[in-house]
Amino acid sequence: MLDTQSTNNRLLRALKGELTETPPLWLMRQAGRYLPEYREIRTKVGSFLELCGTPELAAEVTLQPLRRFDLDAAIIFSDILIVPFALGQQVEFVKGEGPKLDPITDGKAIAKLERKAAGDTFAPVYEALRRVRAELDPDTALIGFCGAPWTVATYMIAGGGSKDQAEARALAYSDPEAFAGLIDLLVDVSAGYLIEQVKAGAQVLQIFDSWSGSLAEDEFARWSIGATKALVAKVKAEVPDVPIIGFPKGAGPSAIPYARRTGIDAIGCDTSLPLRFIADNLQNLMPVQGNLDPVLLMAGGEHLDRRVGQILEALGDRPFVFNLGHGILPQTPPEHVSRLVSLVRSK
Ligand SMILES: Cc1c2[nH]c(c1CCC(=O)O)Cc1[nH]c(c(CCC(=O)O)c1C)Cc1[nH]c(c(CCC(=O)O)c1C)Cc1[nH]c(c(C)c1CCC(=O)O)C2
Repeated sequence: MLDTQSTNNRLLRALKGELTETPPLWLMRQAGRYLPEYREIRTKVGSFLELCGTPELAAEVTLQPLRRFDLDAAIIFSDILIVPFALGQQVEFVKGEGPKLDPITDGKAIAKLERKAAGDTFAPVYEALRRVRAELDPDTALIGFCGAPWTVATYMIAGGGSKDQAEARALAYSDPEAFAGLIDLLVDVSAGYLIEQVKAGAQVLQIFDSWSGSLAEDEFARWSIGATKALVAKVKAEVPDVPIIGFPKGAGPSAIPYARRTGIDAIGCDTSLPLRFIADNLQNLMPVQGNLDPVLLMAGGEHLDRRVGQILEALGDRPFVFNLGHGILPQTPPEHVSRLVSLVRSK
């Protein structure tokens, strides 16, 4: 494990509550299809999962955005759906259609998931982390991640992306016991996965709860906040000093109890959260991260310049991590990312 205290990394400092001279900057999905050098590597392997499972290539793709842009962190190249894959579920990424899984529709299918350690599937991710850490500038942080149990469960149950996550919400209502069994399993496996990522070199962790926004109030409390709290507690018991960023996309005002109760160190804010709301209700609790519209980064121009200024103005005087409000879009011109970096750096 790395001694995170000794680095001078802006991201680590901001996540510990320090105000940095300029805010740290990284971008969700910063490695990927908007970069021609990624598309080039992508042609060398048959499938996306094969790319994630080949440490040399996964490490290379992780480092690509750092070679182009002055970013404060690398995020390991993998996917949140590696966890269901490790549990023995069939997972495929179909070009142009997104992920396809063999759907889990009832308690019987949940009970069949492999509860034994999923080490073999995760091993290449750990190896990629070690390779990236060895090559990365000491002042650049390395981020590990996983999906939140709720968000991963939505894909497992619907068999892919879904509208309003209705299948998973329905199962949670109709068979809460079986659904809780799936969530508990995901908490356990994801905790082990995050802890091992830290041992392999990750210095910061992010938990992506991309679909927390589809849950009603009580269900949000149980499946988003409750499951994340359990996951964070397990990770903190082993690696207490590693900061954890929670990203409850679409949570709206429920981001406040999420920040208060999950045990996370910083909160990722999606594009829909007003800057005033973030400053008054979240940044008073912990460092915040966000929330430029990825569509605006794709569009570029004066509007981009203006909005970056507004975000820095509203959030830049307290611990803050500049990021998008969701992942970068494949159609984004790389020059717009360069422009964004120079705007944030010249603050
Ligand atoms: C919901 C979710 C997924 N994956 C992820 C989330 C949470 C964040 C979010 O809400 O966007 C997280 C993720 N996925 C990927 C990363 C890599 C690291 C990085 O951020 O650079 C990360 C952090 C690579 C990827 N994951 C995927 C790609 C594209 C695969 C390809 O190259 O063909 C990449 C680069 C595939 C993927 N993976 C997923 C979907 C829905 C898709 C298909 C849609 C798409 O293609 O963007 C599930």
